[in-house]
Amino acid sequence: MAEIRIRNTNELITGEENVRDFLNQFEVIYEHWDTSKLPAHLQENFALTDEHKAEILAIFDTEIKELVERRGYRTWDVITLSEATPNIEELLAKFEQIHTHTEDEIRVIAAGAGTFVIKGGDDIGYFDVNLLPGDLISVPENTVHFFTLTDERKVVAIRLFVEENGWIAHPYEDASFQKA
Ligand SMILES: CSCCC(=O)C(=O)O
Ligand SMILES: [Fe+2]
Ligand code: NI
Repeated sequence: MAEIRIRNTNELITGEENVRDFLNQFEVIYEHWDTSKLPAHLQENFALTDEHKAEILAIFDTEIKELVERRGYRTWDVITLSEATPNIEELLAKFEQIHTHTEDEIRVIAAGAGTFVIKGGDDIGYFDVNLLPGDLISVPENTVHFFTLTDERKVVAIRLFVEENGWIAHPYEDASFQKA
């Protein structure tokens, strides 16, 4: 289950209901998918072929279609980041830049772990949303955020987009932000 760490106060938020209530204030949805549906060869595999990515999307077809119906997503993909990813440093450098998207997007952790750092109001500041397998969050349009890996440096994530052309980030300059 996901956990939240508020950077300014170091407050930790745990427990499904607390996490959901906290995130819902920012119109971030928090849901959970059953990753035990994935066969063993996809649960701890961070060097996925295109066939494996298609297999993951097929396994979660019902969940994806439900989000499409409910929230209007139009494209989706699977991304994996690990030491086996040839351009991991380049990709991670892009994801770790503070940015926004002009559409609502969904991220689901299929394997490994990842952290979305989201900017709340001026009072709350940035908070870390630490995600484990099955955790789903939305990143609402124009929400300031970035993504980073945990010390394990391994993730498989499903992403859903409203726009046809997938991941487009708009850099956000935040002079007051200090990397932890
Ligand atoms: C785990 S998804 C990679 C990061 C990303 O898509 C984002 O920051 O928008
Ligand atoms: Fe993003
Ligand atoms: Ni396979």
